[in-house]
Amino acid sequence: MTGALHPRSTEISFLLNNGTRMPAFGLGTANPPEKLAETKQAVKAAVKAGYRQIDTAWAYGTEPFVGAAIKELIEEGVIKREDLFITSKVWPVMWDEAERSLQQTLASLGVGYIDMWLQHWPLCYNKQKDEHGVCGLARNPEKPDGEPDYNLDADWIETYKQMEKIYLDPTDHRVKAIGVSNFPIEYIQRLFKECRVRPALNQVEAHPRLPQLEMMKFCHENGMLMTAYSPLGSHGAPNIKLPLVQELSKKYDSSPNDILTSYHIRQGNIVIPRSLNPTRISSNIQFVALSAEDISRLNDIGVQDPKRYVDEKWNVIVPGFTGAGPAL
Ligand SMILES: NC(=O)C1=CN([C@@H]2O[C@H](COP(=O)(O)OP(=O)(O)OC[C@H]3O[C@@H](n4cnc5c(N)ncnc54)[C@H](OP(=O)(O)O)[C@@H]3O)[C@@H](O)[C@H]2O)C=CC1
Ligand SMILES: O=C1O[C@H](CO)[C@@H](O)[C@@H]1O
Repeated sequence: MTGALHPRSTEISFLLNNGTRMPAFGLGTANPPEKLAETKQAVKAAVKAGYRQIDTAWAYGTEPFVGAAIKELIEEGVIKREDLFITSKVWPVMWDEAERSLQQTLASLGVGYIDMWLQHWPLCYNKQKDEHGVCGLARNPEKPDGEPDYNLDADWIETYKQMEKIYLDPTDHRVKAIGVSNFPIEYIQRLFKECRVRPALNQVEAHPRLPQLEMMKFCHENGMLMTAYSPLGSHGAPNIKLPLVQELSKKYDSSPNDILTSYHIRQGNIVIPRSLNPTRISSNIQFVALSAEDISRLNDIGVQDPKRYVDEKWNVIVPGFTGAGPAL
């Protein structure tokens, strides 16, 4: 069976726990620092190809370029603001300033609201000035000895509480849904006990080398979605070289990229591949109806031989991360 019999990945959406819908497939924008400005053409190519979800973050430095693309797309009559689903995130240096983070995000994007707002990581950093950082602050502050400059007196739950206060304010329409990212299960369980709003989703690294089966089950059993980041294995897209992915792309007459994104959608997860290449952006949107057996074979890769690609020295404070060094 080929994907041609099915809707495109860009046409599929899932229901959130607040009753709204989220496109299952979106464009990631955590682009390399030297290529931030290229984000604008990537977003324009994506939206023209049918993408309706854009994933960005306060910390990426890409929000102004996402915003510039949206402005032109609206001016050109390609879309209206309400046709798009925009996700942004609060970075741990802004752990106690969710309101300021939101204001900066909305100003950079040039929009009046975002559709999904995530707590990027469950950790708190101290603020250090850095003119080359994000909005004048070091993104990953370090102490003189080179260790991460965490604020160990702070509680990461403060960020979520500030976010839910904004979300719950009936006079405030700037955030349509809230959620989390890089949260272990036990941290989400703490949110269930101590907060009023159940996160709409948890955005985590997921792909055949890291299938996140336990997290997926937990999210789906608790009325949450899971978003898969780094579906291709991040920089250099190592997952496209996995022999089974190559085999399945031939079997389904598709591309390895489409196998790796359909793998998530088929399991009920959101997926947000990144590319700056307009040809890849517009061609890799075919949904492949992978069989249950092939999904299971893909999951087995990571069950047997797990690999986390986004595992940096500063995230070791979060259970499950090893701080193994920079992402590939
Ligand atoms: N919440 C969080 O903490 C995190 C969230 N994310 C989000 O998830 C998104 C996706 O994850 P990300 O880590 O960026 O990586 P992906 O797994 O999406 O891989 C992106 C890389 O794959 C390359 N690529 C794509 N297709 C091919 C191909 N056919 N052949 C060779 N290279 C290819 C791209 O290069 P090219 O541009 O040349 O196509 C790019 O360098 C991010 O952009 C971000 O929005 C990511 C990490 C952490
Ligand atoms: O969202 C994110 O992207 C980078 C890696 O690409 C990571 O540091 C952060 O969580």
